[in-house]
Amino acid sequence: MPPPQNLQSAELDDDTIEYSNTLKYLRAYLPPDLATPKLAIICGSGLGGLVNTIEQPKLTRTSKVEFSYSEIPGFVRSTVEGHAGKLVFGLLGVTKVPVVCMVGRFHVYEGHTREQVTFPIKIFKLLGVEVLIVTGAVGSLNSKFKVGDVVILWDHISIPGISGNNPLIGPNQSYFGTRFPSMADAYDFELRRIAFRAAASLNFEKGMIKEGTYCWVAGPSYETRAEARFLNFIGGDVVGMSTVPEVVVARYCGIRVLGLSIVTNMVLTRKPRSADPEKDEPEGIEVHPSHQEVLEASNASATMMQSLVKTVVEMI
Ligand SMILES: O=P(O)(O)O[C@H]1O[C@H](CO)[C@@H](O)[C@H]1O
Ligand SMILES: Nc1nc2[nH]cnc2c(=O)[nH]1
Repeated sequence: MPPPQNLQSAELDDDTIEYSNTLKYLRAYLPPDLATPKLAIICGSGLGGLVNTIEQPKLTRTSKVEFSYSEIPGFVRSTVEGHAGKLVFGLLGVTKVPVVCMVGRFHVYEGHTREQVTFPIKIFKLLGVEVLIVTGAVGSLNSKFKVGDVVILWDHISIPGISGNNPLIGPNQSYFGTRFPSMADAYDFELRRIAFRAAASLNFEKGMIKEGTYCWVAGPSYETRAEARFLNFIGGDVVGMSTVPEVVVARYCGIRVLGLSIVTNMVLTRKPRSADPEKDEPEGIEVHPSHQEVLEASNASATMMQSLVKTVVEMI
């Protein structure tokens, strides 16, 4: 059954009470012009500054547009540095598009279930969201990419997904989507084209905009060199511990997706130096990723990412 286009909370039955509670909670506070956002943005590691581009309307005494995850029914806590943990509604760009922004996301490595990680996407669908822009920090497996590049995602490889941890495992919720959704067009062509046009209109250096395939790994440990070689060999350009579960559930719900990743570090794919004294190999340059390095690199690109997302939204 195709996903209903204008799903209302009234259509949800008893086993979806969790969604109804969340919707009721948010709608009790949201001013009418922000209660049905058309676009959702997820801010990845160090990219929370994206929320600063969102304009907030004048509020009455009883309304609000900013919610801490800890107060929203059904939302879990964000425990990772660089993920503030709040949901913000507002207007974006000169065309004043009503948007909802997740400032910080959930990851399975935090101990959250696949359902908890992707719960906000289903709430977005119920609020009326049609387009999701998902951002994140990634390590590059592709030697042609460099730190600071923006990767417009054109595909993904879900390592947990294909090995039994697809976020859609469980009884199908037919009011959201079909049992066997296609992922052949997970990353919308028109939105990718708009992202290229937006980058050109902002005069970004051409070489810093790349297209690539995101490999989702569960984390939280970073890759061994052999894992990195494997991921590159099977077609991955970048690797990260998020994005894909949200994209899979968004596509399941019929939401169009644009994925933008920022390269924060290069992943070492070279084999380790042999310890065999007879080989006497020279030591190469060692690189050890750290979350600190990831945050520093994404912070350095935050302003550029903000103008890119804002321009994309204005062009949609
Ligand atoms: O994907 P986001 O959440 O932006 O962050 C990336 O950076 C963290 C690792 O440093 C992991 O969470 C990884 O997924
Ligand atoms: N798995 C993984 N996630 C990242 N997020 C940012 N950099 C990296 C990386 O090198 N590996």
